[in-house]
Amino acid sequence: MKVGYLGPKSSFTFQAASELFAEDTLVPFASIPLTLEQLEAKKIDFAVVPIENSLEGSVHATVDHLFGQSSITVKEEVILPIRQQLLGTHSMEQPEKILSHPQALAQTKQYLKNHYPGVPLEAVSSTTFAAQYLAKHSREKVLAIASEKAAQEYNLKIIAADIQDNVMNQTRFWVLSTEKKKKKTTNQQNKKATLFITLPANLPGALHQVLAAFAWREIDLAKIESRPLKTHLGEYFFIIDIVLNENEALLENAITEIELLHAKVQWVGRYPINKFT
Ligand SMILES: O=C(O)C(=O)C[C@]1(C(=O)O)C=C[C@@H](O)C=C1
Repeated sequence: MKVGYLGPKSSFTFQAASELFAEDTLVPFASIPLTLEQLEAKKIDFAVVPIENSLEGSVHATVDHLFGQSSITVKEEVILPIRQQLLGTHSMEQPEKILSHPQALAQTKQYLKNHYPGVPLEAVSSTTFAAQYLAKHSREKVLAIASEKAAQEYNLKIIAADIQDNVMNQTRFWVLSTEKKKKKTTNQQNKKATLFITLPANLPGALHQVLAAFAWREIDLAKIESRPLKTHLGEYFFIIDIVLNENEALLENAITEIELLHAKVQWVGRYPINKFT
């Protein structure tokens, strides 16, 4: 079995993947689209990618790749606490730049503004790539923001620990596969489903009618968010997360009702939640 993930080794996505899969099955890829393309081409059995951070919101590369496709579904969700560390090969007064993944730079905005005002921030493909860069260019006056695991892996100093702007910083990751069968899960308590819904054009009250289909059946929504359809300005689809309990038959009826309103429903997955602290 092969499990692709947004690498390199020791990235936060690696840590999420290691919670569910043996380390010798894990294969790193350089970007989210590349990881998902490998899954679509059936070169790997599962893909693990980030989907949402509690400070920065949805990971658009993942959402946008999944929208409109029908071959991939979500099998599991992993929620991890995200603790960002400022790393260096040596301490320095004024670094020339600070490298990290855009999500990590955004999660530490306040800290960077207070401690390193005016230092250029450079976005790279993952937090671990930033750590790896430091290890390979130890003479440069550059710092990186990455995990404690990356610091250990590349033998870097933690110059400042836990610099994320909020102690509750968490990221949701999805385990995806091309396997269509609905997975029977033993964890019946803690399950969600995700739908992408595109409303019929120019129908006043369409969103209200879609939400009403869930509301009167007492189906609990965990999230609703809009993303641009990338057609015209002002056209969107909606990401809807649903808390599942004994309501699964009711959910199927709600989807039928929504489709009768001529809204398009994409079933992204039905999955258990694995939360780590
Ligand atoms: O750069 C990494 O280590 C990743 O796994 C990517 C990623 C992300 O894209 O959200 C994962 C978790 C954190 O929110 C920060 C970065």
